[in-house]
Amino acid sequence: MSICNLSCKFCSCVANDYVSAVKNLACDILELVAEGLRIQDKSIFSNLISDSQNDSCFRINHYPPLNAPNHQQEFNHNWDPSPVEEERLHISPLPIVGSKSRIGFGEHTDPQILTILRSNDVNGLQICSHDGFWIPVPPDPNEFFVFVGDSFQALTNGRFTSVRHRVVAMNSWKTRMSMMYFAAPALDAWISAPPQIKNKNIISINISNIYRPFTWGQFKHIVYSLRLADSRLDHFKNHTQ
Ligand SMILES: O=C(O)CCC(=O)C(=O)O
Ligand SMILES: [Fe+2]
Repeated sequence: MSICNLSCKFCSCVANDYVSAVKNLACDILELVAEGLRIQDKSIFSNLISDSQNDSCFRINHYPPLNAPNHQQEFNHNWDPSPVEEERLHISPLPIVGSKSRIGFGEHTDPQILTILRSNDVNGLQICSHDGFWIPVPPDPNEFFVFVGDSFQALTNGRFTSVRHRVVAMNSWKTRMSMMYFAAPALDAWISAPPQIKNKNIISINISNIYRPFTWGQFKHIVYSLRLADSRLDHFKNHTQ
């Protein structure tokens, strides 16, 4: 049965069930990380997203195929945002990468704590390696892909680093669909690495925090005032080191 034939109520139940399942998954991952970092309160990170005021969100992305002749119009329409839309998303016109592919979602890091992504079997997702190479992520509809977000980089004092990624439309006749759960804290929640991470000097940089404390609301404000590809966390770097 196509999803369009299902009643809206049923769709929203399915979406709510999915979101609550991936939220639990995100909490489990965050608790395992806290344990791994030997933080006594293993809920220290997961509490941020289980808070009733959490600002997490769920998005479904649809990337029309690049080559299907009947879809060329649709592609141009959907993938080339109007100047107004460009302004809103802080993106520049979509660049062409090579002769047979095109950027579908520009490079960026996710600002939240964690992203849980699931896609269909159509490729396009790429992550950026430390040395600046774009590495394709093979799609697998049976797997979850977990991205560390900027907020988690700050919460772990740089132990975990957010991953720069993008979506490139390949020479494909198939539509890529993906769905993301972005786990975020409440707007007034403070994002600051717990003392255990600072004092144990796990990272080689002295005792200090790499980032000054900020609220998720303050970070979100910066995120929306900059361009998609900018390194938004740099605005909160401590300059005292
Ligand atoms: O659609 C995808 O596969 C990734 C999209 C993405 O990175 C995002 O929505 O933040
Ligand atoms: Fe993303």
